[in-house]
Amino acid sequence: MTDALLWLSFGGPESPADVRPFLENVTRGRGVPPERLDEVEQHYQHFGGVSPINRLNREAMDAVRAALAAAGIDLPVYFGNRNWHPMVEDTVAEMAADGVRSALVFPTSAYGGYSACRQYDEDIARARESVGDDAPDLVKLRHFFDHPLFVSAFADAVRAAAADLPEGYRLVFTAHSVPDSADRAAGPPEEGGRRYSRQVAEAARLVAAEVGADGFDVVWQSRSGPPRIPWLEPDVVDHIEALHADGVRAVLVCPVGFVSDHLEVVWDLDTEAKEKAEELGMAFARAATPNGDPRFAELVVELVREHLAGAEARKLSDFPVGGCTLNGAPCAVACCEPVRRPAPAQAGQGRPAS
Ligand SMILES: CC1=C(CCC(=O)O)c2cc3nc(cc4[nH]c(cc5[nH]c(cc1n2)c(C)c5CCC(=O)O)c(CCC(=O)O)c4C)C(CCC(=O)O)=C3C
Ligand SMILES: [Fe+2]
Repeated sequence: MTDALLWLSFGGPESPADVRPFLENVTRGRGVPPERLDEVEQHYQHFGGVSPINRLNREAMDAVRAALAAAGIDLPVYFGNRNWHPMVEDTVAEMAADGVRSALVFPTSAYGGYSACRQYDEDIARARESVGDDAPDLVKLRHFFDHPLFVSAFADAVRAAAADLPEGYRLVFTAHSVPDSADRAAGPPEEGGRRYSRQVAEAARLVAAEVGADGFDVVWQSRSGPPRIPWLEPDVVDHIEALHADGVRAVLVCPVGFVSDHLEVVWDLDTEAKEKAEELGMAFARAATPNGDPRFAELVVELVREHLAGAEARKLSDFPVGGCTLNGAPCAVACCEPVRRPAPAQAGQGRPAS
């Protein structure tokens, strides 16, 4: 019996006064230098202290409610976040009070890895523990980076963005960088198929194949943490410089690592990467994220149906199906063990503005 769907996301500030406490929630115990937090705070304050992420999630949830109703699936949809209100602990308490005994959980990340998957498992476990004996069973839905609806929404977005560019543009996929050590720890040790960086590269390959691109690159963005810790590289802004040096004059950036135009997209890509391209005299376009595409709601309904009907997973890659677990259990034994966090950096070691 499934009584509800829980939409589980990252969360973001909705007023200037929310920004610092939000950032402190995100980075607690993670060794992110205070200089980096000051810099990121400015990105949020640049947009009036409001991240678009909660609004975009609410819009997507409304589309999912309509799509569920159209499919004849009667499930209320609840909204909970890891880092900002509505907090998942409060939402799960509300679900318990409403009599929900068992719910599916849609995490707003398509991928495996610690930050994109296991940390959402931790959120589920923490929320259930805070609610206690009445907490509903929570079944997290699977990774969907290789779902045909996810891939085709991005492929159409790339085609639309290409209309603004001259011939010969370079197609560049981006996703949030993570520490190399976290990426290596993703997935059971005996198989690399749940590794975040490999899944991102596979999603990029599938989108590029669908648009018939000649070539493409996979790069990373929004690096955090102390500079002495290695993270996935190259950074998108450095990569645009390297492309320019190679004679490329137009770039199409596709944020395949994200599902909505939240702050890391509107700041790191639409502001920083775009400014770098303009400074170099390169044409720049950014593909839309799938949040606003009707296929995104359909995708969620399909994942729900897969579960309710025990239907086979529709997927384009031959990577193993991952991410679907009960009550915050990890995907598999030793999958995405949280890596030991480095001690906080010394003052003055913060990385310069990126
Ligand atoms: C893999 C990944 C995703 C994709 C999967 C998913 O979508 O879940 C993602 C999404 C997001 N990341 C976001 C925001 C932030 N991420 C930070 C910091 C970090 N992200 C990391 C990874 C990821 N992050 C990591 C390894 C850190 C270092 C700290 C740590 O080890 O945990 C920080 C701290 C400041 C800084 O940037 O240093 C902020 C503010 C927002 C919301 C934006 C908005 O408000 O609109 C979203 C959707
Ligand atoms: Fe992040």
